[in-house]
Amino acid sequence: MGSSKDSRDDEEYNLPLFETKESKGRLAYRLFSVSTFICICLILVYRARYIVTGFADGGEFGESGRRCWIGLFACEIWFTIYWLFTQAVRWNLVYRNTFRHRLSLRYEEKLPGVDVFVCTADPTIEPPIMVINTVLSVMAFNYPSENLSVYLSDDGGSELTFYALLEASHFAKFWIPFCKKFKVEPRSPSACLSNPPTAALNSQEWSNIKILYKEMEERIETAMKLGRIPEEMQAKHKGFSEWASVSSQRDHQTILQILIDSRDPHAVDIEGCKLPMLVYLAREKRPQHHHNFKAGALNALIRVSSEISNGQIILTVDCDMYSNDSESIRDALCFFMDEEKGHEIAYVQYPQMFRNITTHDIYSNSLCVIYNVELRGMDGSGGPLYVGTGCFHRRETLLGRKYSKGNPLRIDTSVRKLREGSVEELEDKSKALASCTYEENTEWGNEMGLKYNCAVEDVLTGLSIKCRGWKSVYLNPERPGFLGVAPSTLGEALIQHKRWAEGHLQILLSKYNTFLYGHRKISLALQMGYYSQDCWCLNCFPTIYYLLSPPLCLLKSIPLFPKITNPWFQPFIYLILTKYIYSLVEFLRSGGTLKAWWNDQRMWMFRRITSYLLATIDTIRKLSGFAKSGFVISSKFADEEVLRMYEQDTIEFGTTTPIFTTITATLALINLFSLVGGLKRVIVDVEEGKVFEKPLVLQIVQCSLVVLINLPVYQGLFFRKDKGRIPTSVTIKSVVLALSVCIITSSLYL
Ligand SMILES: O=c1ccn([C@@H]2O[C@H](COP(=O)(O)OP(=O)(O)O[C@H]3O[C@H](CO)[C@@H](O)[C@H](O)[C@H]3O)[C@@H](O)[C@H]2O)c(=O)[nH]1
Ligand SMILES: [Mn+2]
Repeated sequence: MGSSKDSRDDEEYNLPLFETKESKGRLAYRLFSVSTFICICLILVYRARYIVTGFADGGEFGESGRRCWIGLFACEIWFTIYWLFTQAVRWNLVYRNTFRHRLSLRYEEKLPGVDVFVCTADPTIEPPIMVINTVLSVMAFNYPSENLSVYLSDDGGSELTFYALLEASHFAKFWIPFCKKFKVEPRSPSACLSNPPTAALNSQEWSNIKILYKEMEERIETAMKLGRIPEEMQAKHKGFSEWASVSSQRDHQTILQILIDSRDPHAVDIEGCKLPMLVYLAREKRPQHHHNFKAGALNALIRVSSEISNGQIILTVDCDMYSNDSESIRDALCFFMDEEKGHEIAYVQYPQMFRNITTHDIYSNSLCVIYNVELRGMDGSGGPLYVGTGCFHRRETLLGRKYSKGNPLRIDTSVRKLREGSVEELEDKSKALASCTYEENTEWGNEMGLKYNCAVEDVLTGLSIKCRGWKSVYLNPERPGFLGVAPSTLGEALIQHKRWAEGHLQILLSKYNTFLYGHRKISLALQMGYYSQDCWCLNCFPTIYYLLSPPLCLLKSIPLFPKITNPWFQPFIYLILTKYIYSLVEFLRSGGTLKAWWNDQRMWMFRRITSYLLATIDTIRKLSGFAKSGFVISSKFADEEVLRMYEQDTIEFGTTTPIFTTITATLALINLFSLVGGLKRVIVDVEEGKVFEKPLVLQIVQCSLVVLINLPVYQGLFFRKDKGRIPTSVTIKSVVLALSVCIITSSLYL
């Protein structure tokens, strides 16, 4: 038996650490895609022809009709181009799989140092108890503690967060051995302990650790309520004295505290095993220095960690994203340490998944199609985006190193892992690296580290890494690797998208425009893939046009589409049917429900007409120097009423910025009024026996669909009584606006 095991091990020794599979049904998809393209071309031909002749099959459509046709033609040309980008991320999907046992067979004794960066920025909307749950989950990775270091960057510079981390450093002594002994998952205490204990667990130990956790939670909550740290606590750690000289969150010196020094022989858990390094950092902030938000925080961490642990692999997570699978580091290493392909991989990205998604995902937070289809597609053509969280990087590529075939980058575990010197020496030395002035006249934020001046610093950084010749890998295993918190109100969901869309538009308008910057550096398919997100904002105008022109033309009986008996009708109907059927199938296969798909369609419409429109306006204002960039941090905390509504999948309009609801409601009402007006005309026509004279069928169908998808909006406007309804002032404004638009257009040119 022994020998057969040995020979099996020998065989395993030569096998790769990961595999890549192509998706099934690729050919079928490509054929479908080509058929769609043919129909799109036919539609463009139809449009161009009739614009020239001025005749549609209902007769002449007149000068105002021609203008609408030209507008529609322009939109359709744009949608065609955009459609091509969306094909680039569907053409070549790949699936990745890792072989952890091979990794441990070959490298268990030679595992590299891994530094985990957790970012937080505000103790009120990112509660410290949540932050330390994330920290504890990554401290409990199934990975040798002497190779693991955890850094918390606190841009809130908060004593409360520091205190919570100090508590976590004590609790870790119980938590880590508990996790390892019973192999519990997930290793965020709050998530783990809220489940009932499994049979394998010793119930006594379970309740003991639960009591310990609850006590800690209570102490932290008390401090939160007080808004400061009780004196007797303060006496327990020298770190608190730093806050004596902190004047505000925006104005303070660097605070750096090594809470667990893993080199210290006394830094052990209750079983006597080593603990991972744990470091708190609040980088220096001064009002006259721009701090560059999360990118600035990560760059400070890169430098500070290089002084302390210098792990070759860096994992970045947002403070709400706890590790849901303690094997994730090992999975990521299967890529970096693969003998054949590992040397060209710069980062391994996990999907961003959330623990608070409701069954029908009312705000379409899960982005399941992006994560189950589009990123796999990008992986097939060079690598997924870096999305900021749940991503493993090589330190050196993050620092700006170029890929070179002749000088392959291998994980070298012989490099010294932990620096020498006393804690105080280390702290002092590293502090200087996190000062406001350190980056002056350096390449930091540009050629080194995370890039600045972009609202999606992560996406831009990932792009530039790939343009330096590297590949990236997308890993979406059965068990989610990380779980975060998604926005729980409409307003937050739309504002988050506004920030993302703004960032992508910035990329589009900068020298990093993927077609220029990526030319000859990354594949054309990947360039197009980036464009499918970079062009989000540009979709707002054609979408708004498409939501205005057909209904208003319906009101005026101007035909925009062919009638059913016309052969040109066929490409239209083929496209409409297959588009929706395909999108539904894709959504269901990505794990969504039918209702969630319907909600997803609504949210994309909302995003396009509000988030993207305002993002475009703001970007223009910033480019022309009228406004400054900001970073609206998404709240990870909601009050009970809001949570209740969220859990019932009811849209919360009440707290949404009025401009968002006004636009949404006005467009919804215009479609409603036009549908009513249009149907009235049809009825009159039927009575006069001439129903088929005007080919308005498709316009009526489109209007009805828009009305249907907006049902929750009408409800919020007129029927709801709760706090989440649309405020009366917005209702009045949008009714007046919508009515005026309808009345003006139908009285003009008649
Ligand atoms: O000045 C700042 C602002 C934010 N953050 C942190 O950045 C993270 C992301 O912020 P969040 O408000 O949660 O934004 P999201 O839209 O949820 O973040 C997504 O989009 C961002 C880019 O816009 C990426 O950086 C994130 O990783 C990605 O999860 C959080 O941990 C924050 O604490 C800072 O450290 N400093
Ligand atoms: Mn977030």
